[in-house]
Amino acid sequence: MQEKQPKPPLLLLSSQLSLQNRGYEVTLNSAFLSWKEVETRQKRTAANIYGPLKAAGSHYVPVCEIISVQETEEDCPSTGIGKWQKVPQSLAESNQYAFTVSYVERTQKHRWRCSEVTLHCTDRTLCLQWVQAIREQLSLLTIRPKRLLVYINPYGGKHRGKRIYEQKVAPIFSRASISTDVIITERANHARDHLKTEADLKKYDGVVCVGGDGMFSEIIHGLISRTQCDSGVDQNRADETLIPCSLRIGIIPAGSTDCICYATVGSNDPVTSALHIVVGDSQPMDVCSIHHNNTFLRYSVSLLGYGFYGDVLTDSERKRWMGPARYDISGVKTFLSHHYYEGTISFLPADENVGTPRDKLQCRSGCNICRLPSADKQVSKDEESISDTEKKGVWQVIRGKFLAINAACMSCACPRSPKGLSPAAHLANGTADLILVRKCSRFDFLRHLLRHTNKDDQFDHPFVEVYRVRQFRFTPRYEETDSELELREAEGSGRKRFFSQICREHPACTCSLAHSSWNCDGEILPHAAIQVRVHCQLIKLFARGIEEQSVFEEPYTLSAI
Ligand SMILES: CCCCCCCCCCCCC/C=C/[C@@H](O)[C@H](COP(=O)(O)O)NC(C)=O
Ligand SMILES: Nc1ncnc2c1ncn2[C@@H]1O[C@H](COP(=O)(O)OP(=O)(O)O)[C@@H](O)[C@H]1O
Ligand SMILES: [Ca+2]
Repeated sequence: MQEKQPKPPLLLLSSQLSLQNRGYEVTLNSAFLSWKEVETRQKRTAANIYGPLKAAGSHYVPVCEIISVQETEEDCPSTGIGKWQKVPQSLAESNQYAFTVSYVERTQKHRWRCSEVTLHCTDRTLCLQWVQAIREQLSLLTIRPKRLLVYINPYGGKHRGKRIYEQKVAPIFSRASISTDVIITERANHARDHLKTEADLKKYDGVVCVGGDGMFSEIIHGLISRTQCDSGVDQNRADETLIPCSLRIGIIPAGSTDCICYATVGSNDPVTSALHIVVGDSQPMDVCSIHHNNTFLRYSVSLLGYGFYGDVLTDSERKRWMGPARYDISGVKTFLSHHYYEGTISFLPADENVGTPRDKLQCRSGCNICRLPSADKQVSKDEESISDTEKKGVWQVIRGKFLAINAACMSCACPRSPKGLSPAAHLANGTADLILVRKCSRFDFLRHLLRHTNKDDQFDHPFVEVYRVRQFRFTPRYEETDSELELREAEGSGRKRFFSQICREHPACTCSLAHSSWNCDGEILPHAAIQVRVHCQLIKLFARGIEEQSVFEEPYTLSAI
């Protein structure tokens, strides 16, 4: 969400202050704080001696990226340290009053840092005037959270959640005057149950989870269920329009994959995430609901994968003690086992106005596709953004033998796969990308998998299909009704029917009737036959989507030459 700012920005305060014993023209308007070095006679002379004249640097910090301002206590005035530049006597002696502004600084790979500038004033009244003026501007940013409920999974990833929070995040929250209630979880589903039934949510402006995708999943289950319960919406009905959650969620990455954080922020760096929370970012996000015969099973925001990713997860759960490396070991093992699964997928394709999975354009901060007028409304977004043709329900049906069936509600970019499972998927367009990988050779499957880690197109294989969908259903062959099977087996030979019969009675068999499980954001689902529906913008994160490269190439710190 954008802050409303008057145009042109209103000049609020302008003074000559000093920074590292040099004079600066410091200006605050309703949009920016800026400081620009004032050229001194000495500098001009020195520059003439030592080389070409370099004009002074200008720095601009948008007010919405200022974290805090405080009066700086200094015992004695700072002294000049410049080698050739003599500090004017008056500046050095009289600038013992100072204030420090902390602000967001962009570094490489979408990372943010907390930077500081300390400006010295000639008298205390001026110093306090500056502190007050900046604080007043910050108080107008009502989108910023003041009270947060924090859940820490001490066992996520490399078991560093608690330390990451205490050392890197809590100091930033405290500097930004954000108060927190912190709960360190004692068991799986502790955070979910607390949010669902106990937490006094009115007290908070947001919920923060410190952990991985599994922990985030707990938080959304708690929040979504609570919101539906409070509004009398029955989650078990697959056709219900769900009520969006009002509290924003912040993710401090401390898990194994951290794909939800990586795909919404562009990095899995705890400090960056903390700063996105402090500035009060807001990124809406689609959520899939998963049902089995009108019974609600789970919600998913990242990967919903049957076959390969389901099997990787099932195997990796036994290796939790290994930490994040478990996915690599189980990945290799599952790849070598090369199981395929037979079943039927039916899906409701989305209109092309929400993009296609083969688009070159990716979902980025301020994405136009996610901002389509129909997706703007606060309620019933999923219903209203569906066009007439989609409403008519032209379902497509695909039968086959698959190595993997994946649904990605967003790109699923993560450090392991920087462009993700579906690079063109959108965070908030009300659709998921359904990726079908048909039975192929081990060599071909390996080529497909490896393309997730480089720039090549992982969908550009004859055995891979990808569709942008609003809903889909899957039925594994062994669960298809007798009439469906009989119809299909009538098409095949009697011999095939005989073996199918045997396999159905021996589910451990590794042929086409073997079972897999769904990997739902890193949790194993108990059912193979599921129906899935995307709910447009059901939740909001303290994030802004991945910023375009140009945004973090120093747009505001202009070192003028
Ligand atoms: C043989 C070479 C294989 C390279 C394959 C690279 C493909 C990587 C695609 C990764 C997509 C990850 C989607 C994220 C899923 C998470 O929700 C889930 C749970 O993450 P968590 O453990 O909670 O952090 N992680 C996994 C691996 O299932
Ligand atoms: N205190 C706890 N003890 C054990 N398990 C927990 C605890 N808190 C959360 N969990 C569970 O741990 C699982 C993994 O958490 P997550 O933070 O996603 O780490 P990872 O990314 O390493 O899988 C989640 O399913 C979550 O429900
Ligand atoms: Ca989406």
